[in-house]
Amino acid sequence: MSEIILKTENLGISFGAHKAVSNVSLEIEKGKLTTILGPNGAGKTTFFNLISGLLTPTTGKIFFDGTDITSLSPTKRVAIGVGRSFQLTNVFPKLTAYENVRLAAQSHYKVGFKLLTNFDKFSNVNERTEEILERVLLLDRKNSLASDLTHGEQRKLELGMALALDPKVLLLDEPTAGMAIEEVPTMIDIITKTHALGTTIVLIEHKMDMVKKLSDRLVILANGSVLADGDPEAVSKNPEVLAAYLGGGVLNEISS
Ligand SMILES: Nc1ncnc2c1ncn2[C@@H]1O[C@H](COP(=O)(O)OP(=O)(O)OP(=O)(O)O)[C@@H](O)[C@H]1O
Repeated sequence: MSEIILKTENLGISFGAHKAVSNVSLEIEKGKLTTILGPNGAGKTTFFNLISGLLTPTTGKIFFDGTDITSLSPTKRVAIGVGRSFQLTNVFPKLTAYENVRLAAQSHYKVGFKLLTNFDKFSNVNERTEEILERVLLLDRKNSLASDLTHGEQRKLELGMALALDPKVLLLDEPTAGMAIEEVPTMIDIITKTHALGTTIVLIEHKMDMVKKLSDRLVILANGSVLADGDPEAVSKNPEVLAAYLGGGVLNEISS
């Protein structure tokens, strides 16, 4: 049994009478890529919001590396290694690609405004920024304003900003959503390389071919609860899972 880096215990949240996430108990193994799939409104993004601390659970607990982080602020969660990229792009449009990543790297190295007294750290930050831009295939676009990047490049930049914080667990919410089809393979490549470098990844994704190619494990959420969990190939053929998708009109997508 491998080491568990992230664990939820009976995690749940209600919005009024609606249980968006209900009693989710999951153990995420270190170094693995786990994909969460589910129909629209299943609670996937809400689950990520609970893990990253943007929402406070109504029930249950969250453990990171064995420590209860349920009451920790989102900023502290990032500092201990819970990284996140969002479904919608979250970059600073008036800064260059380089400046966006450098800001994230600066906060990781805790370089504040006293750059001159932190000269060694400052050169580390610059090196780290270049290295991250290379990893997300944006080195040749480093001087472009984020607002001038394509949507796909902005998603890569956002991933770069999350990587600059050196996360131990990276939560990726539909990283290829809205991307031009020809940009998808490069994003898959970046995720594959990040995983190969040892980062634990939890991915929300709808593209079934991508899910099967990348994932060590597939978890299906439906109506806020775990419906199936296990080997991606087996889970995608599970009759209960196929039935859950009948109403969502994506049966062909999941069984292909
Ligand atoms: N802040 C909120 N207040 C009220 N209801 C919410 C809130 N956030 C989410 N919900 C509801 O909780 C349910 C789960 O939403 P969530 O966005 O987590 O689903 P999802 O699985 O990520 O869906 P999608 O694939 O469409 O992104 C939905 O019914 C949604 O309307």
